[in-house]
Amino acid sequence: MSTIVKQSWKRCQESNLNAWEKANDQIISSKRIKEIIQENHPLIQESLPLFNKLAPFLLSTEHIALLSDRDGNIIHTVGDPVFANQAQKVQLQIGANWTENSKGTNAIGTALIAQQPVQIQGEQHYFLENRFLTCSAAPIFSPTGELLGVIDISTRKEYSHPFALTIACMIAETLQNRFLYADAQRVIALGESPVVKGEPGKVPLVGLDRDGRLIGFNEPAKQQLGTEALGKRLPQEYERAGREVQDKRPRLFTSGSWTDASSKTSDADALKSLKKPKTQLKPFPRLAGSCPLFLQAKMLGQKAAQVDFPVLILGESGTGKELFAQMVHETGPRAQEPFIAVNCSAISENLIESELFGYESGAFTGANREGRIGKFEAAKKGTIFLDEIGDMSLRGQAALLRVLQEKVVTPVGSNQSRPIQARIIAATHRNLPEEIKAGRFRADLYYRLKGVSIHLPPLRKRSDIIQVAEHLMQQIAPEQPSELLPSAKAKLVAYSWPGNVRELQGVLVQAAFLSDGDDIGEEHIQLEGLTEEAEHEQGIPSLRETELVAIRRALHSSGGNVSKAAKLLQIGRNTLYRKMAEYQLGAPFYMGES
Ligand SMILES: Nc1ncnc2c1ncn2[C@@H]1O[C@H](COP(=O)(O)OP(=O)(O)OP(=O)(O)O)[C@@H](O)[C@H]1O
Repeated sequence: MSTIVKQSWKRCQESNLNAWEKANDQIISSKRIKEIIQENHPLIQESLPLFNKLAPFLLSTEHIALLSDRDGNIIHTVGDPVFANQAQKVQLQIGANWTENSKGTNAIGTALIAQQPVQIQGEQHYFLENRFLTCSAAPIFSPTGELLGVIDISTRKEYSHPFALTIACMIAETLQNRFLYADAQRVIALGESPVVKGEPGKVPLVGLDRDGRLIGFNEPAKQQLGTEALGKRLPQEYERAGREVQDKRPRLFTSGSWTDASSKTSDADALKSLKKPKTQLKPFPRLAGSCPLFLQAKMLGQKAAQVDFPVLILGESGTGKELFAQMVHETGPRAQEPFIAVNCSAISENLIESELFGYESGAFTGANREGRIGKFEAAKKGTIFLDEIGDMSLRGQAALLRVLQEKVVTPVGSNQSRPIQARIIAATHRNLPEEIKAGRFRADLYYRLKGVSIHLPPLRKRSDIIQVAEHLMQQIAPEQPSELLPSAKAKLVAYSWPGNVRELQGVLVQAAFLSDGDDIGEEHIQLEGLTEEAEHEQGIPSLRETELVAIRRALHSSGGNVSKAAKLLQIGRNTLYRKMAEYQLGAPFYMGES
C-alpha cells in the first residue's frame, strides 16, 4: 500500500469511519447543485469541451469521467451509461460528495487532500461498498496554484489501467494551461523541461499581464521559478530565451493533446477557440425542472445540441421527449432549419418508406400524381425526430438502417438516391434492449441511433413536481397564474403520475378552470388515479411506490424537517436520509410551500 493510501486509511480510522457500514450517501439538493455549478462556472466552462472530446471514447468501455469542485462535490460526468448506472449505487454521480470524510479513501477525496494525482484500486478503497471500483484522479490547479477541483476517471476494478491516471493528469494540465491562456495577455514558453523518469518534457509556460508581471504559470514553470516569482516581472534572461506562444502557436502549449492539433484553422482562430470554448451550453428555456435526475438529462441534451451525434431519448409517455428534442434542435446550429416530427407508431407498415423517403409520381395506387418528398428530405439540414421508434415495424427498421448506413434516400418508384443532411433524434417509451431480446427491434439500428442516449425520468421519481407545476400554471394563465395552495401542492406531490407531465398539465388546466381563477386548493385537483375505479384498473401499487408516497407526505407535513418526518414515519433519521437519496428526494419538492 502506498504512503498516500496508508495515510488516508489512518485519517479515516481517526475519523471513526466504519468501513463495513454504508458510506455517507446523501445527494445535495438540486438548488445547492445549481449554486455550486454557478460558483464553479469558469471551471465547468473550460472543462466541458474536454469532456465532450473524451465522451465518445468512453462509451461502451465501462469507464466514466467526473469533475468535482474543490470541496469534493461531483458537478459533471460523462461516459459509459451502463457503468454510470452501477456507479450510482454508491452515489458516484452528480450531486454526491466524495471527500474522504464522506466516502473514506477514494481517488477524488484523497487527491484533494494529497494535492497530487492518485489512483485508488479496488481494495484500497476504505469503504467495502466502493471496492468494486478503481478510480484515477488528478487535482486541477489554477495558474496561481490554487486548488480548483479534481478530474477523475473511474471504472470497475477488473478494467483498471494505469493509463487512466495519465489521461486524468493530461486533462488537469490542459485545464491549467487553458486558464493561463485565458487570463494572461502574453504567454511565454520557457523551453523544454528535462525528461523525467521516461516522461516526455512538458513545456514550462508563464502568463504575463500587460506590464510584463507574472500572473500565473503551469507546474513545470512553477518548479523552475518558484511561487515567489508571482506578481514580479519576469527576469529579462527568461524573456529573451523564451518563446512567445500566445499569438503565434497557441496549440503548442498542450501537454496533453486535447486541443485539435489536426485542425486546419489559423492560429488566430485557434486562440479564439481557446479563450472562448466552442461548446457553450445554451439553456433549454421551455423545459422546467431542477431535480438532479432531470438536470443530468438536461445537461446531456444541452451538450448533444452542440454536436451532430444521433440522440436517443428514452422515457415514459408524457415525460417531455418531444419537447426535449425540440430544445436540442432549437439550441443547436441547425435551429434555422426545419424540425420534422414523425410518429413512427402511427404509420402503417406499407407506407413507412413512402412517408420517410417520399415517392415518385404514380409510384403506387392512391399516391399523389406529382409524387411527394419524404420526411427526411423535408427536414433539409434540420432535424428529423423519429418518435416512438420502438414501435416501428421490422420492415421500417431495415429501411431506416439502410438510410443511416448509406446516408442517402431513394424515393419509392425511383432509382435515384438523394443525400440526406438532417440530424436524427429518436425517442421511445419502450425498453429497447428488451425489445431486441424479444426479436422486435434490430440491435444494429439501436446502436446506430444511440449515439447519445438520454433518459427522462418519470414525474413520480422527480423531486421538483411543484416547480414543474408552477411553470405549467404560468403557461396556462400567463397574465395571472393561479397560486397553488399548500393543500393542493401536497396532493400533487403524493400522487404517482402515470401520465407524467402531460397528465399534470391536464390536471392543472382543469384545476384552473374549476377554481375560476382563484387560488387552487386540493378540492380543485382531480386525480384519476385516486378514484376507486381507476385504482382498481391500475392495480395495487408496488411497495416502493407506496414507500415513496409515504416519505413525500411525511416530508411535506413536516415542512421539510427530516427529523420530524422520520418520527412520523417511525423510522430512524439516517434511514430516512438514505431513502431520500435512494429516491433522489432532495429538498426542493417541498420548497416554496408555506
Ligand atoms: N420539463 C417540462 N417542462 C415543461 N413542460 C413539459 C416538460 N416536460 C413535458 N412538458 C409538457 O408536457 C407535455 C408532454 O410532453 P411531450 O409530448 O414532449 O412528451 P413525450 O414524452 O414526447 O410524450 P409521448 O411519449 O406520449 O409522445 C407537452 O405539452 C410538454 O410541453
